[in-house]
Amino acid sequence: MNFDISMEEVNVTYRKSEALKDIDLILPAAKIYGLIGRNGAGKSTLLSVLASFRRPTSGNITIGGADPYENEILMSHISFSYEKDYSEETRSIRAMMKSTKKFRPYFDTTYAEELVERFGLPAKKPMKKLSKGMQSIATVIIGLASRAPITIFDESYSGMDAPAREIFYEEILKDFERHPRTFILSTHLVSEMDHLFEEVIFLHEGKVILRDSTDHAIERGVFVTGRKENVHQWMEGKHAGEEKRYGPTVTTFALHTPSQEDKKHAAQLGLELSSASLQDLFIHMTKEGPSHEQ
Ligand SMILES: Nc1ncnc2c1ncn2[C@@H]1O[C@H](COP(=O)(O)OP(=O)(O)OP(=O)(O)O)[C@@H](O)[C@H]1O
Repeated sequence: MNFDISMEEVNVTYRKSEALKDIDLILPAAKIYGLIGRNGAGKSTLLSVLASFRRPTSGNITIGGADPYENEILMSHISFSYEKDYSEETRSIRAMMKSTKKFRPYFDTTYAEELVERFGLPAKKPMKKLSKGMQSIATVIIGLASRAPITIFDESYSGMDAPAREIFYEEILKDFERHPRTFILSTHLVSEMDHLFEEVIFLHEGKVILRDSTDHAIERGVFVTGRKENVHQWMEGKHAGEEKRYGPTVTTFALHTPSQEDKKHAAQLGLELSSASLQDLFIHMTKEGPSHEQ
């Protein structure tokens, strides 16, 4: 089976609000994708249409060329983990593992038990009696051990503490190596997760404003430091971010990939160019309206 994902002109409208606007995305299988956006950007909406939890208002979604909506075989190959309400859940994680195994063809109980041990999760306690963070851990254990060819995590890990999130990131990378599959992780914890992503998608106000490999994406921005007038001269015609002053020196973010010519010019003006991180790029591209679309 082929698990390449294709979205064509996908729109989702809730009453009057447009949550997704003309989304065109092709996501080849077996990569780790980061879906990055601010609160309300549309991440959960995009993931829920991908996981066939809802139909788009218009547009097409196909997985391996087939419509996933109400497609039982395809659905059993897509795992969607999100922050669930377990306040009524009397089963333990062990009981949940047993029932998940029935509809997840690749569910690996041995791996799930290993994860329970590694995260230190009480395996016999009813889910409703676990702390919020522990409930999040249970959700990600089921998501990881399902080994679904398309595995989606919608910020299901945001309630976990930092050491637990670190284990989760390590497990994603380790298990991806053993069993390559498509992972899509939504987040705004960019700096802590950027090392996981092979490809990134920035979603802003319902639109995709960037889709690139992580390595290429970070080349789209640069910090320039030097004397104010020289920085301003170099920045002419480039999209500038916030300027920070340190005495006579300023540092400005430029949403710009410096060419050889730009680098030469910077050297002539005594300016220092330094790399930006994915988080810098995210902050600068999503600060204002979606005017930097590319
Ligand atoms: N069920 C709903 N009914 C009406 N509007 C909704 C509904 N779900 C989401 N929205 C709206 O759609 C937009 C996108 O919301 P969505 O939850 O997809 O964003 P998000 O990027 O996942 O946000 P967050 O990071 O805060 O969880 C928001 O403006 C939100 O208010």
